[in-house]
Amino acid sequence: MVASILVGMLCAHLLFFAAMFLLISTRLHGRKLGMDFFALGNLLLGLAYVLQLAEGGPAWSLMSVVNHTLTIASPLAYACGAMRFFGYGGALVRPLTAFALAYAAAQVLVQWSLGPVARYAMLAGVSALLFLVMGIAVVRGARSFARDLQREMVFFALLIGGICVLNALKFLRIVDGGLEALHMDSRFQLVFYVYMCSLTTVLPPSIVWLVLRRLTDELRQMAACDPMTQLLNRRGLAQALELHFSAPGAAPVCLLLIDVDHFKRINDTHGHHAGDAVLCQVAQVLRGAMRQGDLTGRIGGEEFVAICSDTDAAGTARLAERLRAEIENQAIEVVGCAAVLRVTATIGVSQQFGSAQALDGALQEADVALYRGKAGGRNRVEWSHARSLEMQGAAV
Ligand SMILES: Nc1nc2c(ncn2[C@@H]2O[C@H](COP(=O)(O)OP(=O)(O)OP(=O)(O)O)[C@@H](O)[C@H]2O)c(=O)[nH]1
Repeated sequence: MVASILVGMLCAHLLFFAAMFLLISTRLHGRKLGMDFFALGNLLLGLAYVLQLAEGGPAWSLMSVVNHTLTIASPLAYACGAMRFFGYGGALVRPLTAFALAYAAAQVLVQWSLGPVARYAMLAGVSALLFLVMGIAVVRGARSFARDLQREMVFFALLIGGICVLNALKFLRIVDGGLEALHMDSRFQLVFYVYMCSLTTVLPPSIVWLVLRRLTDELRQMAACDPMTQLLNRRGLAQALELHFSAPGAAPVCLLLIDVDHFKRINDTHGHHAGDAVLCQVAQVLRGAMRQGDLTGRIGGEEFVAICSDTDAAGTARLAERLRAEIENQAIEVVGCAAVLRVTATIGVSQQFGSAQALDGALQEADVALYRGKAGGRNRVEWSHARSLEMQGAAV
């Protein structure tokens, strides 16, 4: 009786959350983050438990074959959901269906050749194996594709580990004691159902949390990035600087303001799309030229920022000159343009500064220097401060 109530609760949990996952997946418009497969996993397992309630106990029937097949297919559906969540875009429905059909056929074979005990032992054994593989994948994922979700992965690994151990124990009990071990009201089965009930209570909000985290991370990323060049925008630069200076003993930084010369002409002569291509190419040059840990951003139409840390005056001078020269040497091909485009840039360099709050001041300094560079003929590097001559000297 207790077992039946627990299994009834399990069914209700699984089917309600299947509906909720499905609803969430339809709201995610195209990118479902695996929620459709999580819904499928819940639905399959929920239906399997409905069939188990209807059957009452171990039996050889079509219903039982379907029950076992659904039970085995559900963890695979969850695994497919996880793969989708982490960005795997390949086909999943066909392999899942093929595995389910193969498992149904295997059941018939095992039942006829080895008998019912072997078929039930196979269910527990294959389940334990599947959960073992999933647990290993989750642990490995915490160190690779899911490095940003390490704590969550450890939590999932523990939950999966529990169900793996219970299925392995169930396998041993069936091998040892036959189908008696599956009596719904036995102490082991009660523990099994209580664990499953806990799992179905804890897992859905955890999955929703993962989706929420992924979406908020993406939003934060979008709010900090320029959509065209994927460089940081002004907000992103400020945040990245705050992070840099929050580290103890963080090195001071120097800011380079890079402005493409006569950019308006490119737009006016070749069209806006050519202008966009030029901006993307300049962004590419910045990305390639800066060291890891330096910051690159686009803060206006044709205005870029590069922030380098841990570099002395001579190093900053060499970097600025290298950027200027690389931009000048780019041959930019644009779809619909017969000729390749060439551009130059003027660069204004700020003084070193040591806090995120000094960003605005550094931008103003670099802007003044940049203005001087434009007035002086463009395609040059100008320093904002009195030591400019000293730094220029270091550059050559
Ligand atoms: N294609 C494209 N053009 C942009 C974008 N944002 C701003 N612009 C254009 O960039 C041009 C900037 O022109 P100006 O500020 O006069 O600068 P400039 O022509 O580079 O002149 P100097 O800086 O003095 O050398 C304007 O025509 C803007 O319309 C963008 O995202 N894409």
